[in-house]
Amino acid sequence: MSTHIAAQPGQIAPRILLPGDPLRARWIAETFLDDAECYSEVRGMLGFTGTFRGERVSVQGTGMGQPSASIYVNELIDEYGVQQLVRVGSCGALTDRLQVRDVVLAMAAATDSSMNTLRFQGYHYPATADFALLRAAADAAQAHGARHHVGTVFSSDSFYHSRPELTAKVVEYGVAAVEMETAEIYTLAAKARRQALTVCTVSDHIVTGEETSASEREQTFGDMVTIALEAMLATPLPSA
Ligand SMILES: O=P(O)(O)O[C@H]1O[C@H](CO)[C@@H](O)[C@H]1O
Ligand SMILES: O=c1cc[nH]c(=O)[nH]1
Repeated sequence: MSTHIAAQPGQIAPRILLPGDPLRARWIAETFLDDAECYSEVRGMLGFTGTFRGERVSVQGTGMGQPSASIYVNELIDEYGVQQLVRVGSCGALTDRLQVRDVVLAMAAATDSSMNTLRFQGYHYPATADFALLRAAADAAQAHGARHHVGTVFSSDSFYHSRPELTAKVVEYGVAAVEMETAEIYTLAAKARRQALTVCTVSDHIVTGEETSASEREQTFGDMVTIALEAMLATPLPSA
């Protein structure tokens, strides 16, 4: 096992979904995977492996924010050899081009996080999705007729912003939605030459104030999960 994940070597599949919420991990395993087995309950951050259309797939909760997600992604890459990482999260819409329950495919992630500030010492790193996964997800979203947008998200260290004018500044430059993990996941995957993508569902609208409930956030984001799973299976693994 690694420090924060109780799996034995080989128990985690090369393809993995990464919801922030561990209860969403359980819901995904129970709803979308066949023969799913829980491999870790450390700190309640549940992880499962099963199959989707005959291919092994895992799903691991990452917690909220880049420091927490970073712990899981580091261990999944370094100690379990995962190759394809697809975050399935909720996000807040920052523009009236998006509606609640729309799917957002994150082509890139801006961030206010000190994780990349410290890592790059003042250089501004472009955290970007894997193109093959992104294209496959756009194809899957189109095939399912899901309202979706390909664009840039803002991976913020804050859910409650003390300086909303700074978020308004990134919106001026086209950022469509806010969430809290993607920049770190894309950066770690790029360094390790792995494939990463974020597929988010708009859970609330910062402009209109519309929201979904906590149980909807946990359980009703099925389009996002189907799109993520189909994109993974349609994309050859980097090591293949
Ligand atoms: O729904 P998840 O995947 O947790 O993602 C979003 O929700 C949390 C905040 O409520 C943050 O983790 C944010 O990124
Ligand atoms: O507004 C929101 C919604 C989901 N996740 C966030 O980080 N912000």
